[in-house]
This record gives sequence, structure tokens and C-alpha cells, in this order.
Amino acid sequence: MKERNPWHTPLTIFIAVVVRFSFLCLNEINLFFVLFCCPQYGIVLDAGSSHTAMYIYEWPAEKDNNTGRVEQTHSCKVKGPGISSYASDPKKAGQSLQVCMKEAERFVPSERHEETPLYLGATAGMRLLNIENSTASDQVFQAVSESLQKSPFSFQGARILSGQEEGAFGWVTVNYLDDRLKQVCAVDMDCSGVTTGALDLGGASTQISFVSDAFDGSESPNNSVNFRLYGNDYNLYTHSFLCYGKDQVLRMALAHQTKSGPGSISDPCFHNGYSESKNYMTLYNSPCVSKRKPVSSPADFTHVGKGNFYQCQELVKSVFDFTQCKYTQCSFNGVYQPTLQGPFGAFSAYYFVMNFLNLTDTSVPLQSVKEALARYCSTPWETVRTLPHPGIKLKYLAEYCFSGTYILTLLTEGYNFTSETFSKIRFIKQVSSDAGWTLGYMLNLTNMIPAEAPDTPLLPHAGYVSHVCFLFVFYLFGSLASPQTCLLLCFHGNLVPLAIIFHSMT
Ligand SMILES: Nc1ccn([C@@H]2O[C@H](COP(=O)(O)OP(=O)(O)OP(=O)(O)O)[C@@H](O)[C@H]2O)c(=O)n1
Ligand SMILES: [Ca+2]
Repeated sequence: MKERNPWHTPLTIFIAVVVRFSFLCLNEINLFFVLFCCPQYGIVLDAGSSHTAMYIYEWPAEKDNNTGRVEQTHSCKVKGPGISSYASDPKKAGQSLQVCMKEAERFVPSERHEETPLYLGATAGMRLLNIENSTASDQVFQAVSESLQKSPFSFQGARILSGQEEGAFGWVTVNYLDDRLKQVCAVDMDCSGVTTGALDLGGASTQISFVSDAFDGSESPNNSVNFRLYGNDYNLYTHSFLCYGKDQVLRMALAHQTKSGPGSISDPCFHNGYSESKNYMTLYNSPCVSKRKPVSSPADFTHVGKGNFYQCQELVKSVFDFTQCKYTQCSFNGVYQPTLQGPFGAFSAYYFVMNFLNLTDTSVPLQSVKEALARYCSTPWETVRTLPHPGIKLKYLAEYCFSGTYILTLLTEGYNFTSETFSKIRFIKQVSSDAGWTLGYMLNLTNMIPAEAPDTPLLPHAGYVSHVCFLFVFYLFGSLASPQTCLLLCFHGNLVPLAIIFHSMT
């Protein structure tokens, strides 16, 4: 007869199962904290020429540098104009940020405030102010820095981004959001064809950035940015055209029409029936046009619209210089540009304008896009103005014919997009996070994109969870079958989940 095992009593089985469950619970809690708890945050203020926007990003606390893990959780549009407009009253630039900063305090949990980095990056508006009046630009930075230092976050400084940084970080954002950076490329294989180019149109500058087989940086080193991301090397072509943002080009187009100082102009880029009195001083108050100010002119001029897309296109062309190029090929103004390559993401004003005009579908032939815009431009101002356009400022509304014409001219005449390559452009606002330079900037400053590809985890997250569930069931049955097995598994079993946690933390 089989001898009864003295350990095999209901009490020992019960104790063994409870001990095992406790260990498993502890392990599960530990795992939960590592995987889901306590996200980290980062805040970036995009101090653009036309306005400032604040973005809050969030990512899991675990040390996991995977692409796609950083998410934009909130954004806040600062009321009023860009910080460069406060040159005559810098304190107000600082004050203007307060509402959004208070909002950030609510969106980031208070226990995370102190360790949350806060950055402010200024773009073309401050670049222009710095050219025009560097003292005023310093005072604006002083005021915004003082204001941001008062916030509970870890303020890391306010600075002007170079045009090259603005272009390159926009490219990083677009490719990070598209999950293009982590693609594993075979040794010596060229990964350039698999990235997305970035087209950013602001109020005061515009950027183009892409990877091209035809570009190694030798012909124009100033346009070259080298990255090593996730083990892949990228030689990025990037160029920022200061003064070629939408608002500054509008000034240049108006300057072209007012060079003789007339009392009135008839502008093909504005709708028929549009008529506004504008001030010469205000128009020429920018380094992009100040040198062209007519020697004698009245204080004001009447800006009258005549709504003609084709004439508007000719007018817009006059802001580009196509006459000089010391390289093998150029875009405009003597700037080198290699042959366009790959798909492109076009964001900021590219998106606002084309979305308003209902022209974001690039499968529509370029010729039809131009015809649609021509029809829009010839619509009388009275009709445009009285149609319901919720949330659209009247100033923007009046400018969409000009803006659309500028975008098409910049893309086709400026950057040499053809009807074929135009179809490779995607007009984007968001891909889980807003497209723009801010995400790329923060990823760079927080070292979130490693140069080398991280080791592949033994198991994906879902794998960890199912692994623990499997162990749970396995131990339960093991414990019921024999308490000795249970004790053995209790000892061994704790090592396995601990090893998993250790792996996920390193
Ligand atoms: N619904 C909207 C919103 C904005 N705009 C235009 O878009 C431009 C602003 O684009 P944005 O990317 O916000 O420019 P900034 O970042 O302010 O400027 P920059 O990058 O040059 O510093 C402005 O010219 C504005 O007229 C528009 O046409 N329609
Ligand atoms: Ca911008």
C-alpha cells in the first residue's frame, strides 16, 4: 500500500498556494508599475512668428527607447500673437504664456512637475527680430524665461532654433510618427528611400528636408545634417528659407506692387470686391521688405482685390530669384537642392491652407488642383465672406487665395515638384501627435532616440503578461499536485518573473 506523505495535508497545501499567490501578486504589481505606471512628461513651447503653442508629451517611465512610445497628450494655443510681436512691451510676452502654463499644471500630475523638462524654442519671428533689433530680442527672451522659471516645471531654457534645426527636427518628428526610423536595414543597404521628407510652412520661414541618394553633403555642406538613429545613418538635406513663410511672402508680394508708393493697388491674389486700407509703415516694418520701402508714399494705400489666380501666380513668382545658381541644381535664390526623393509630409500652414481649400487630396491631378484654386480665387469676396466658416478669422479668409497660390508656386516652381511628384505629398496635421519640429526637438534633448538599435526584448509587453498568467496556472496545478513541487516552484518561480522584470528595466 502506498505510504501517505506527511506533508500532504490540506493546511500545507493551503499555505503553499497562499505563499505562491503572494509572490505572484508581488511580481504582478512590480510588473504593472514597470509597464504601466508613472509616465514621464516633457513640455515644449513652439514660439512661432504668428503664435505660440504648448505641447505636452508623455511616455512610459520604463527605460524603453522604442519609436512611437512618446505621445502628445495635450496642446494649448497661446492667446495673442507670437512673442516677437511684443518687442515694444516684452513683459507681455511672458504674461501671454501664463494661461497655457497653468493648463500644463493641471495636465501633468503634480508629483511629476519638478522633474518635467520645459523647453521654449523660437523660430523665424524671433530670428527676424534678432536681425532687426537684438536688444529687443534679448529682452523678449528675458521676459519669457522669467515667466517660465516661475512654473513648477524644470525649465531648460528659451532659445532661437536655427533654420537647419527647425527643418531637421521637423523631419525627425514626421519619421518618428510614421515609425520609419526603426526599420532594420541590412549592412551597407541604403535606407534613404524609406524615409519621409518634411515640408514645413510657417508665417515667416519655410523648411524643406529630405534624404536623397543624390546628396552626400559635398556640394553644399551647409545643407547637410547627419544623424545616426537606431543604428541607421541618415544624411539629410535641409534648407530653411527665412522670409518665405506665408505672412512674409504676402508682404513681399505687396511690396512688389507698392514699390512706386501708389495710393491704391489692384491685387490679383485677393477676391474681387475686397477693399481694405493698409498702412505703408506697418507693411514695410520687417527686414524681409524694409529695404524696398518707397522713398515717397502716402501714409496709407487701398488694397483692392481682383481675384485672378493666373495673374496671382505670376505675381508670386516675382518673389523668387531663379536667375543664379552656382551648383549643379538649385531650388531658388541660388540655394542648392538635390533631386526630390520619396514621399513628403507637408504640415503647418501647408495643411491649414490646403485643408481649408479642400485640396489635400493629392491623387487629384495637379492641373485640376490649380483649376479648383482658380475658381476659388475668382469667387467674389462678398460670397466668400458670407459663407459659414466656423472658427476661421476674417484675416485668414481674405488670404486663402494668395496662400493657396503661394503654396502651389513654392512647391512647383520653387522646389520643382512635378505633377507626378506632387502626388507623393501628404498634407498632414497630426499622426497621433501634431507634425512640427517640437516632438523631434524634445526627443533629441531627452536622448529618447538612441544612435544604436536597442536590443530586441525577449518578449513584447503582451508576452510578459501572458507569461505571468501561464506561470500562475502552472504553479496552481503544481501546488495542488504536490507540495514539494510547490516549494521548489515557489523558489524557482520567483526567479523567473524577477528575471523578466530585471530584463524590462535594463
Ligand atoms: N487656420 C489657419 C491658421 C493659420 N494660418 C496661417 O498659417 C501661418 C502660420 O503657420 P504656423 O505654422 O503656425 O507659423 P508659425 O509657427 O507661427 O511661424 P514660423 O514657423 O515661421 O515661426 C500664418 O501665416 C497664418 O496666416 C492659416 O492660413 N489658417
Ligand atoms: Ca512654425
